[in-house]
Amino acid sequence: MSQKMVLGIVGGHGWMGRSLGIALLERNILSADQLVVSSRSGASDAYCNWPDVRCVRDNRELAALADVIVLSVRPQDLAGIDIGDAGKGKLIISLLAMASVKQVAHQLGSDRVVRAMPNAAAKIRRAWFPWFAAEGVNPSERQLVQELLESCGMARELPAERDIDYLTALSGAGPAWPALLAKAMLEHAQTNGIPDDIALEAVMQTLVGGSQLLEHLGSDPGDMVERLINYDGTTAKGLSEMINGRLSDVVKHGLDAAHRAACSPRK
Ligand SMILES: NC(=O)C1=CN([C@@H]2O[C@H](COP(=O)(O)OP(=O)(O)OC[C@H]3O[C@@H](n4cnc5c(N)ncnc54)[C@H](OP(=O)(O)O)[C@@H]3O)[C@@H](O)[C@H]2O)C=CC1
Ligand SMILES: O=C(O)[C@@H]1CCC=N1
Repeated sequence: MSQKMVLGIVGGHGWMGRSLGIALLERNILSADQLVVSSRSGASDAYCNWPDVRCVRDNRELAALADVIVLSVRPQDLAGIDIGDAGKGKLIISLLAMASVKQVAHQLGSDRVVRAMPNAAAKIRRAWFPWFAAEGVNPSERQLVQELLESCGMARELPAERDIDYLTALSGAGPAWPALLAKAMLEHAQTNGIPDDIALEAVMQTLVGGSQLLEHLGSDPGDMVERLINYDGTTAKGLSEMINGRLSDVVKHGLDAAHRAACSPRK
């Protein structure tokens, strides 16, 4: 990474902003003096290990210091973002759900906009971080975006903006889906008299181990389902009941609702 490049994160103390900022620092992709973060309420202790990180309240000051600006406020706060003339024309990387390239470009005064979609696993650098770049973003800037976002896990450029809207539901919200499954499994184990600590350990190790096995196999998850149905043991009984109960439809309806929400305010 260029020693001269300064990154500004608007909302850099928040959940996603700090996950990205800290990943970039811990991975030595940026040095502390290359990072500026803003929030309305002032500095938090997020960057206390890096005293050279500049924390500001004024986004126009951030924009004047930064070469590249990450926007990491909640969607409802977009309308209040003012980066002034200093930010005009700069490369903007928006992490916002429900805000189109057009809306971000209009609010920030730059048509060099990338939309990227993290997820909560960015905190442990296991996010899957898809992104879409508007036409005005050149190849070297696209490479820079890929390098910055990879600090949080795996990043991938997408061919169409509508894919970001869809993936906001699938992967952006994604850590919530196994959390809901884990909650249901935990409640079931507790109802069956398993002590809380053992139930939690069992659920977590099963979901983590099962996911890692799928990743390791690299095959269609449906193959594993079919294999276990064909095995015709206890798993097959459970799978059949869940399939007949239309678990797949319930999941798809949930993803549809999240997708509609991700698209709804777009202009
Ligand atoms: N959390 C998640 O799992 C995911 C979030 N996203 C997207 O990431 C974005 C950020 O979400 P998240 O990190 O969860 O939100 P948070 O609420 O945790 O963080 C937002 C931050 O923005 C700051 N902020 C708000 N307005 C301003 C302003 N005008 N100037 C400077 N800072 C400001 C807030 O601080 P203060 O109030 O002090 O100003 C806060 O620290 C959202 O748009 C969301 O859609 C995408 C995928 C997953
Ligand atoms: O729930 C949300 O709106 C944010 C965006 C995607 C995931 N979390």
